[in-house]
Amino acid sequence: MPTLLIRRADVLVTMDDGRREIADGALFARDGVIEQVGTTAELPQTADRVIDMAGRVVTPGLVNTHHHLYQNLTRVVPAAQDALLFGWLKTLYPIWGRMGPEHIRASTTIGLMELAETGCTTSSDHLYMFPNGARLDDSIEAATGIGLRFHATRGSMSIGESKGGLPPDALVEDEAAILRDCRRVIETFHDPSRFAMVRVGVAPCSPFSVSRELMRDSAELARSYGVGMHTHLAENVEDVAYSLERFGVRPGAYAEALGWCGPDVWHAHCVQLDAEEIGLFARSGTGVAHCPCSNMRLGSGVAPVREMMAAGVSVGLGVDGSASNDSGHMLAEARQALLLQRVAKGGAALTARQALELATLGGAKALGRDDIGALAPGKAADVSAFDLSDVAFAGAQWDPVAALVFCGPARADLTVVNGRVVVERGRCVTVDREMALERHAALARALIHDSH
Ligand SMILES: Nc1nc2[nH]c(O)nc2c(=O)[nH]1
Repeated sequence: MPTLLIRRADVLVTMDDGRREIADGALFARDGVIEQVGTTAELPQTADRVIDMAGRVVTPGLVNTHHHLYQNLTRVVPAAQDALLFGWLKTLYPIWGRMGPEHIRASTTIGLMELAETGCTTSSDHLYMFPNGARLDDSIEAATGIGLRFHATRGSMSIGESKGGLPPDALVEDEAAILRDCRRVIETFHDPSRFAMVRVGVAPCSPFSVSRELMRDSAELARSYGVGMHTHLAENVEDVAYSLERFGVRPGAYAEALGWCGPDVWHAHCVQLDAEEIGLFARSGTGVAHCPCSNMRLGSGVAPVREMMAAGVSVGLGVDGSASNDSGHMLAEARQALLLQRVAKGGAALTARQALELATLGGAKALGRDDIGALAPGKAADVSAFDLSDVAFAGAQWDPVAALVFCGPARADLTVVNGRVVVERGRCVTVDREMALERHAALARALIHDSH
């Protein structure tokens, strides 16, 4: 039962029920679970591993609720730099279609390393195409190697261009095969227990790439196993127009009719939700992954986050795939969430502490977890620390907690997942970092070469 003591933090942000911020803060964990939180003087003075966090702000590990990790092999593709969602997808589908198992493993390793080195301890991933023998297993194995808590969602596309969908026919799968593979990966990998490191969710890609039947059957299957459900919804006006034209209803009604509302569901984006849909999500406990950088990058609009929060919707933050961000940095996402709400709704729309809450506790709730997102007894020892001597924080001693969101965005000095150090002095220490970067670069170069 190894013990861990993190002590002498300038401020320890708990996100506990009282939202305490403890000066000279400390945390004591045993076997990956927090036992005590308080001042350094109040806690045990020794442990198997003692980490001195003087000069740091310590926070709950950041929780990323939406990603497409494979997309980090296709950052800043010139032809997709300036397109809206549908044009962007149509440009990138053929490149993504050339990937295989090795691409999934390499991109998952690099994407999670990037997240870990910026303070994220739990990430969701939405893998929705499986070309050339790729499987969800590839991403889960890579995530296990890095040591981040991982919500792998088994995505799917079944309606290709010839049937009125957006993706090329070559990238869609047979619906019976999709459902069979969903069962297989849930039965193989899903861990429902508290402090689980791997959970599996069911995630048909979007209304314009799967059938109504697959949406409905996926929901039934997910509920029969008690796993989470995830998809893209109401991302931009083209997405809403597709829903109205093809299904005769707005995205919220479409989701509700097919069983896609409830506390076990979190939808990505929701930029174009109207007041009625926000009410539906609040009543049903449906969660939202807000992805401000991607929404700006793809010109999708400003999600009604202020209104969702006021209505009581569970909102978390997601970095989205690195082809539409093109970064994977949760504090950058929190910063953009704050700035974007203020552009739309004025200076009081979102505070730094609210943005930090979306990035921690909000994400945990959206993923249906009450064991992460806060530093309190009985929660997982998922911890991030940011070094206040970084130039990004120079002069920000006025309010180091707000500085995490207003300044920077800073990289993490320390990231601990389940009591295990994953990032130390800013570097991921669980895998061979340089080798992983070299392998990823070689795969990206080959994709570029084959595109010319
Ligand atoms: N931002 C994104 N939106 C999407 N919709 C869809 O069907 N796929 C995507 C995607 O990869 N990113």
